[in-house]
Amino acid sequence: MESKQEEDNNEPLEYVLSYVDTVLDLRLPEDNTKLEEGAIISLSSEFLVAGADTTALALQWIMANLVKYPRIQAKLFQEICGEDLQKISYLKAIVLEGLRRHPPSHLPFPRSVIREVVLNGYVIPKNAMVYFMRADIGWNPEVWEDPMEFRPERFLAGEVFDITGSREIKMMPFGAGRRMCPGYGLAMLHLEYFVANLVWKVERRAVDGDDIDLSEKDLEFMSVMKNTLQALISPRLK
Ligand code: HEM
Repeated sequence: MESKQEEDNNEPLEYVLSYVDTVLDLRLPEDNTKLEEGAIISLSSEFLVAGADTTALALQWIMANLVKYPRIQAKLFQEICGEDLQKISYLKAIVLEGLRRHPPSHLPFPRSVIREVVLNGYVIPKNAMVYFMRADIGWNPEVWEDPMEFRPERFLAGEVFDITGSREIKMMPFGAGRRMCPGYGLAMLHLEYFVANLVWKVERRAVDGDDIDLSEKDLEFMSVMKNTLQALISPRLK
């Protein structure tokens, strides 16, 4: 587990600081010692687990909605043709709507209260455990019109949506605050890249008679489709 800066033939490589390198260099603030191997392995595997299934599931839910709603898929295809990916606002809207409607990591993680507070008339005592219902926050009918509908257009009106919730929390697929997902920028980039390329290269249609079931499997750690997406694919001709 040592950082590798030169190839075997001693040709210098362009140095890229990897996550593992940062963990190897980390010093504990209490006594300035390095992390033990077990802690390094745990942090590294957490990084892989947290980043792989989440993004793959988000992609699957988004593609399922694009197959279910061919109008949205066609509109996205029109926008992708000849446009710079960074500029396509409908693509970003589709990814955000996918994360709002189907947040892959839907189970709440506990937080402990560091001082007594009163919230909506309820006393929350110090050291109590509180859970934020991450998915339900994005489905609040007082905030979102017809929240269970997949409607990317809702993200097109108004300002650029702040997914970090630093000003106002309307949904929190990546959590919020100081323990918010550190990979959210990478995840958004991956999702936009994959959704755009999958729609650009291939058209997907529902198998005859299948209206695409968007229900979830019960009691899963992540939000998993009850019936895996199946679609007919045809390459788009140039
Ligand atoms: C669509 C994709 C993703 C979703 C929906 C997602 C969601 C989340 C959520 C909800 C949390 C918990 C935040 C909290 O405790 O409040 C989290 C934590 C975390 N995520 Fe992600 N994540 C995604 C992708 C990624 C990627 C790509 C990486 C890394 C490459 C990553 C690394 C992590 C790590 C290391 C944590 C733990 C942070 C901590 O405990 O301080 N995630 N993620």
